[in-house]
Amino acid sequence: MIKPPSSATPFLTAVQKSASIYEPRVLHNCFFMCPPLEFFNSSMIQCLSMKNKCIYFEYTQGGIHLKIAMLGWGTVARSLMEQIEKRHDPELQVAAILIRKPHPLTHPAMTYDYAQVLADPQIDVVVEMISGAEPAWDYCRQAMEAGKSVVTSNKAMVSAYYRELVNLAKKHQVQFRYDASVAGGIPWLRTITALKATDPIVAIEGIFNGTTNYILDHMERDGLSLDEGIAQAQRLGYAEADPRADLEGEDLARKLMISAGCAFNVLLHRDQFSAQGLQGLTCQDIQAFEAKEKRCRLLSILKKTEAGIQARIEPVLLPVTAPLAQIRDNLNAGLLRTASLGELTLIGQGAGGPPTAHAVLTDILEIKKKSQVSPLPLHEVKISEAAEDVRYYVGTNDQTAELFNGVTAEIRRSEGRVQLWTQSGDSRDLQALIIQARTFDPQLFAARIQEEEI
Ligand SMILES: NC(=O)C1=CN([C@@H]2O[C@H](COP(=O)(O)OP(=O)(O)OC[C@H]3O[C@@H](n4cnc5c(N)ncnc54)[C@H](OP(=O)(O)O)[C@@H]3O)[C@@H](O)[C@H]2O)C=CC1
Ligand SMILES: N[C@@H](CC=O)C(=O)O
Repeated sequence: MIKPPSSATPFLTAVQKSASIYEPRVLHNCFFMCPPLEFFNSSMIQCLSMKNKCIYFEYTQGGIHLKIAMLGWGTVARSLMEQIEKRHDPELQVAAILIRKPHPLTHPAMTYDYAQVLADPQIDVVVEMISGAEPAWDYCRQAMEAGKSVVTSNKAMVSAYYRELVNLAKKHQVQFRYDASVAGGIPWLRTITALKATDPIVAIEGIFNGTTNYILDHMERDGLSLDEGIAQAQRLGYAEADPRADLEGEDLARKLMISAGCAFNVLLHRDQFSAQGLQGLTCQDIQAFEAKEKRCRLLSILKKTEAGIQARIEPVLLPVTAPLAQIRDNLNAGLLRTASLGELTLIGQGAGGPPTAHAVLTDILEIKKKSQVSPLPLHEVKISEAAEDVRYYVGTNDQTAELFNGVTAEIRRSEGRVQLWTQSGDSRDLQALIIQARTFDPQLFAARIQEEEI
């Protein structure tokens, strides 16, 4: 004979508490005879036991507050999955993981079929973590058209389709969140958005590529070559699928365009500013910097001026004591200058699976909390043509060095490499000369010399 529980009140309280969280459907209700969990063959089962009574709950869809689909199964996506699993949050479910062939379907949620993801009305958010602007843009567009919010870490896609993404989100009344697309785990765009609500941003400056910072730091500290540095950054999950994007400054260009949109509400086009990277940098160049008590960092600069926006990306030689010269490994350092707050610097891991997944998860949880984002109007922008007085370091071959004869202040030779330090001159003229010289020597490396500490 089945007996009722000896004390019904606490048991019912526990059931109600559980129900308020999970809205469970009672799957099996029994006294004394408790089937093993494997009996139900599902991970979405919870057993609530009280004295001699057991109830098995199956979490119904109504109880899961957010169902997501992940696109991609690379460094960031796998870290995201680990972080979601560690949370044991029954309200957040990964309902689909889109992968491409020939990867085998190794997780029950994996699929090759994006149409199935789009057609599932239970999926609220598409979390896009694949490489390259295409087909990511198509996937995100279709997701928003199907009424799903989009979270992405893909800066190639955001920078290429920024305005379209913002407009689509507005049109379909869904959320578009992309905090992970700049500065990895640092809450960079989130901070810009919060600050600018009360205090206009006037300048952004700093280190925003973990791969190249890791390479520079380890060329200095361990004497690695550029190629060895790239290989290590790839192994650590910092580099892009095509690491030339990191090395040649394109990844930084994408991040600058996104930061400009977020900070200044402007649509910065790629042909409006120059981006130089680390191509051609050698161990002899690093030794020449050390001899002058300088360290090289790849800096992004974005400033609002009366003459328009100043935007550039280039290697800069900083005094060894400068704060940005202390930034090691894959760290990023983003400096924000606002009208009344002055300067604020955020330093943290700018690349790698765990920090980037952390930023993606934060965006997902914001959507789950139902916090809203205001649509971002993006206006066309005028670029400042103003010149500055600057000096450059140039590492090149003998023949190409001759092009700099009229502007060279100091010249040395090391193992077949000419190392020259220019006189101070008009930035536009020196930059044009460097671009011309690079057509003769693709292995030429140039860096602006920063006289004061930043
Ligand atoms: N790693 C990092 O530190 C950071 C990365 N990001 C960005 O996040 C995104 C993911 O980066 P990460 O995980 O490192 O990159 P990975 O190269 O490790 O992974 C990319 C994933 O995208 C998949 N993919 C690529 N093209 C397609 C396609 N056409 N259809 C379906 N899947 C595709 C790849 O599949 P396959 O294995 O078959 O090639 C792979 O699973 C990128 O956009 C990157 O720029 C942003 C901030 C930091
Ligand atoms: N390849 C990028 C990854 C993060 O954005 C970097 O190294 O910064």
